[in-house]
Amino acid sequence: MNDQFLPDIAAQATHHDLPLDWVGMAGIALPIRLASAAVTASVDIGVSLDDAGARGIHMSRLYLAAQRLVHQELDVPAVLQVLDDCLSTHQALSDSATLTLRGQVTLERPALVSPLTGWKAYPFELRARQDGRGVNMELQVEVGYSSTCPCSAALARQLIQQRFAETFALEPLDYLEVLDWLGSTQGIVATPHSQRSTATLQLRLAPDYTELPVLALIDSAEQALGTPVQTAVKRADEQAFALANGQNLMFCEDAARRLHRALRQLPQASAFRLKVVHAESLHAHDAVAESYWNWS
Ligand SMILES: Nc1nc2c(ncn2[C@@H]2O[C@H](COP(=O)(O)OP(=O)(O)OP(=O)(O)O)[C@@H](O)[C@H]2O)c(=O)[nH]1
Repeated sequence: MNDQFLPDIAAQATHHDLPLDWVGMAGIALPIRLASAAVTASVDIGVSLDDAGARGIHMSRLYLAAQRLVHQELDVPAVLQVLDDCLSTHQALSDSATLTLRGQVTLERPALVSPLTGWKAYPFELRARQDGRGVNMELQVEVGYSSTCPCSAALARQLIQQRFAETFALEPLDYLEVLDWLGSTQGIVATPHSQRSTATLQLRLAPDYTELPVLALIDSAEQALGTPVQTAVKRADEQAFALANGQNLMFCEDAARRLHRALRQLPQASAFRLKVVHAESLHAHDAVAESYWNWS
């Protein structure tokens, strides 16, 4: 049937006479590429409805604008084009457009010692907005890591020292006996607690960059943290991880400060906020720290 015979409710006027801040669609499934990897993103796309008397926006035009991204590498020009399409197809109706994509980018990561590699998923979110003041784009990535409590490590070391004093105080030290003792659970009587932890990093993108700095952000965060969670692990990798953790004790405050310094080095960031959550095994609640730079 010809479109002109179909009722077009959105084109009607409304007697409510009230503009709306955001109207659009949430949760559109879209196959895209990010950091050269295939990703199924969940997309929210919308515009403001500034014409107070218009009944509705044109959902199909927004949907078609988002389709531009299918199977394409997600970058700044592609996102700007979608926002432009949203506004140009809603002239006289809308002054602002927003696009949000969420998903997980899956990257191949090497083991610490063995020649194995494995895959690690990093949740991301890209939020973009265009209005009369210009464009604002924010990239958020989550990075998982291990944190070992420095206080717990010190308390464990003290217990080991005490046990050593109790065991060997009265006898001359015998090298082999001490070596054997060190390799036993009677010797190393206590271990510090570690936790799987998450850093959520939110960058406001500086102008003049076309690529989304997904890899740069993840790599600099993992380097700063020192003990990212692993993928494929043989015993040699696990031992290397134990050593790395033992040499990398951190409170959530330490992790937040390290990340703050690392993100300050990224030229693609004009502002950022970060949050670390240490899902403590000592207690049933989390230890959390946040840090902002230039954020408003
Ligand atoms: N505005 C609006 N549209 C909705 C809603 N729920 C479903 N739709 C439907 O979204 C479909 C697409 O809307 P439009 O983009 O205006 O479709 P169209 O009139 O064929 O397309 P154009 O000719 O480009 O305007 C319509 O069939 C609407 O009924 C809603 O809550 N608001």
